[in-house]
Amino acid sequence: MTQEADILLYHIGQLLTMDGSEGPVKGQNMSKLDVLEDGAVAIKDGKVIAVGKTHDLKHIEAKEKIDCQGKLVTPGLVEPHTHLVFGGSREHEMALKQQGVPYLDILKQGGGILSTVQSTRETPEEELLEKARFHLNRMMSYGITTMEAKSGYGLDYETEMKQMRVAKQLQEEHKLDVVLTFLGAHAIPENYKDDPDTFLNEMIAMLPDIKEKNLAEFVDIFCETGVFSVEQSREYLQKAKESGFEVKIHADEINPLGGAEMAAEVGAISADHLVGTSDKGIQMLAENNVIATLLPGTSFYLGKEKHARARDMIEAGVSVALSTDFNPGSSVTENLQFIMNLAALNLKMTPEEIWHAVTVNAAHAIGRGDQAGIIAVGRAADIVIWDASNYLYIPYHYGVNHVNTVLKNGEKVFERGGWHG
Ligand SMILES: O=C(O)CC1=NCN=C1
Ligand SMILES: [Zn+2]
Repeated sequence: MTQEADILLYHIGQLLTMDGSEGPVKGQNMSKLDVLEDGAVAIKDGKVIAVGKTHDLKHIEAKEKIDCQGKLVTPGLVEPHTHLVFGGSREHEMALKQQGVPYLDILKQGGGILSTVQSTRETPEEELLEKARFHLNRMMSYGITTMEAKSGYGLDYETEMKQMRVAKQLQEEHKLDVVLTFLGAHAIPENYKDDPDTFLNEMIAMLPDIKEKNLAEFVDIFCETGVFSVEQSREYLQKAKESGFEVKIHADEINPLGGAEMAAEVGAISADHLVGTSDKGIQMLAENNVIATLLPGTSFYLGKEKHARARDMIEAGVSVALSTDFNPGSSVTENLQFIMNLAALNLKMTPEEIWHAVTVNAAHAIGRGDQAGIIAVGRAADIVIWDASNYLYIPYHYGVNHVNTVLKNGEKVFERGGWHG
C-alpha cells in the first residue's frame, strides 16, 4: 500500500496551529488560542497534508510515525529582527555597562555599533559566513525556522554589500528561511559625523544595486538621539519605498522621538523596540496596521527599568510580535524562548499573546505571513516538538532550551542531544 505520509505525529498533548488568523492577529484576538488536545499532524513532501485528533488520523500510513507522548507541538518559531552578520564581539563593553555608562554614550565614544563596524570591516567574508551560520544553527536549535537578518555593521558600500552577500548565501544554502534587511542607516560613521545627510544619501545610492542583486527585501533605519532624527528617517524610508522596498524602523528604543508615529505615516510593515512610544504613537500603529515588534531582551540587557508598553498596545488593537534583537552589543542571545519569558515578566504579556507574537505575528512582520508561523494543510511543515506538555510551560521555565525536535519543511533539522548521565 503506498504510504500516504512521510511522517505522522500523533498523541500530541497540545497542538497549537495558530490557524484561522487572516493577517496579523491584533489586540484582544491575541488572547484567543485554539488548542487541540491529543492532536496529530501528517506530513508529506515537506508539507502538512492533514491536521486533526489522533483518532482521526491514526489510520494514515506513514514512513515514520512519531508518538509525541503528550508533548506540546507548535509551528516553528519566527524570529523577525536580528543583526545576524557581524564580526568580533563586545564583551569588553560589559564593564562600561556595569559602571552605568549609557548605550548611546558608548556609541558616541566610538564604541558600540561603531566597534562592531570596525570588526566587520576587518573580517573576511568567508569568516563572516561561518560565524553567521553558527549563530543561525543555534537559533534553529531554539526552535526558530524562519528569521530575518540585517546588515548595518559596514556603513560603507563594500562592507554593507559583504554583509548582505553573506546573508543571501545563508538564504540560499541554509535549511532555515532567511529574510534580508538593509540597515546601512544603523549609525553615523566617524568620517561623516558632521554630515549625516551626505552619509544617508550614500546609503540611498546603494538601493538600486541592492535591488538589482536582490540582496534585501526590507530597508531599516535606527531612529534615535545621536543617530538619525525622525525627519531624516522619514525622508530615508520614503526614498526606500520609492525604490521598491518595504520598510521597518528601530523606533523609540531609548528616547521617545516619535518614531512610531512616523512609522505609521510612512506605512512601515513594522516598528521595532518602541520602549518610549507615546499613546498617540500606539494609536497610530493600531490605526495603520503597523506591527509592533518588541524586544524585551534589549531593555533587559541594557538594564532599563522601562519596557515597551505591550499591554497598552494590545488594548489599543496593535499586532505585537517578539524578537531576540540578536546582536553583539545590546541583546546578545539567540534564545527566543528566554524572550518569551521576559515578555511574560517584563511586558506582562499572557502566554496566549506570547505564542501569537513568536509565530504568526512575527511572520507577518517580515512579510512571511502566508508561509510561516502557522500549521495548516498545504503549508510547509515547519514544526517544533517541545519537552513540555503544555504551552504555559515555555514562558514559565526560563533560560534553558525546551526544544525536543525541530522539523523544517518536514525534515528533522534539530533533535535534542542525548544526555550521558
Ligand atoms: O548595538 C548594536 O549592535 C545593535 C543595535 N542597534 C540599535 N540598537 C541596538
Ligand atoms: Zn535591532
